[in-house]
Amino acid sequence: MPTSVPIPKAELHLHIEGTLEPELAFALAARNGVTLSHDDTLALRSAFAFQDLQSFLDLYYELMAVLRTERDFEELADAYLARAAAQGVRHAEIFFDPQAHTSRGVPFGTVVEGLGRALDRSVERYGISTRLIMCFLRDQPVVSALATLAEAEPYLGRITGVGLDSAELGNPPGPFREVYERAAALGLHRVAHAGEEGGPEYVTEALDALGVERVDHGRRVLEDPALVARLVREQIPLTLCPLSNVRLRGIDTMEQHPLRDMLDAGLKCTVNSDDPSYFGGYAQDNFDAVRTALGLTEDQERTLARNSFEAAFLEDDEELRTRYLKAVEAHRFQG
Ligand SMILES: Nc1ncnc2[nH]cnc12
Ligand SMILES: [Zn+2]
Repeated sequence: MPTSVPIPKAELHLHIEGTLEPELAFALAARNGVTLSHDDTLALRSAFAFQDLQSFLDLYYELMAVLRTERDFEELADAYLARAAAQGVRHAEIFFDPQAHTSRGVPFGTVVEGLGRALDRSVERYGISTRLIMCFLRDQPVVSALATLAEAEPYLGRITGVGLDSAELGNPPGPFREVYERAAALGLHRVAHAGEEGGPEYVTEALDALGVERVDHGRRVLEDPALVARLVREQIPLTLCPLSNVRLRGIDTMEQHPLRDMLDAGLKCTVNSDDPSYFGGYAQDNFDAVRTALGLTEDQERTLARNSFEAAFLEDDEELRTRYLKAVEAHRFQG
């Protein structure tokens, strides 16, 4: 928990299922009669030692079995919002993975209505405005993504955008072009995970084939100077997740994180927590980790916070964005 007042920030890369803390997982398992393969929270937490993205995803999908009812999703979102508020998050654009729930018999509506119950009270209760982004699983067939988008249509009032996540290597963005075209026609914003484990070519393909407005991760873009020039020219935001990158062994240590070089290159970087329960920290914990490891200046930290609100899908409430940006400029760093 940070000791000083955290800088106001937007969190733009956060999987709500990745906020499932072991204590809540066991409570929900007991309530829903689900047996987990770990004996207790301590054993579960000790399994949070990952080799790569896939080893994390295996546990992430397994633990979701405890989420069954609207109330479960509501409690999950409430728990995240309370933690995020304590870390200075003022606006959260929250990912969820509908196929990971509908494939095990939990209706799309249960997920969205349950999350929605918590999000509807979020401004009043936590001082956090929210948006919901539904992600397609890129390791599932494109027809499943198309069917999921069709299932979402009655709930589009609650959904701001679409994303693409799950196992990246061998699952490039290109085949999802039609899904994204349909999403765009429905008026949805478009983002995608790209360049998390894969190289810059995944980012280029997400821009070209999917028309994404933000890139989730893009950790390795510095390897491609032409791509960097394009991202800088078009000011396409990157939602980086530093603790995630270390925990999933994309990099060995935080000191090796390219964030500072990316900022120096003029890239519009933001810092986010991805799956905070699994990766050892929420939004401000990620800010603290990069500041300490990379020696970021206060100006750079303020730039990250400013970027997060500029990159947020807040075009329907520019007044709110302006208020958040003023709060960033007014923030005073302490000791
Ligand atoms: N970090 C991540 N990368 C890809 N898919 C995910 N789903 C949840 N977290 C993810
Ligand atoms: Zn992610």
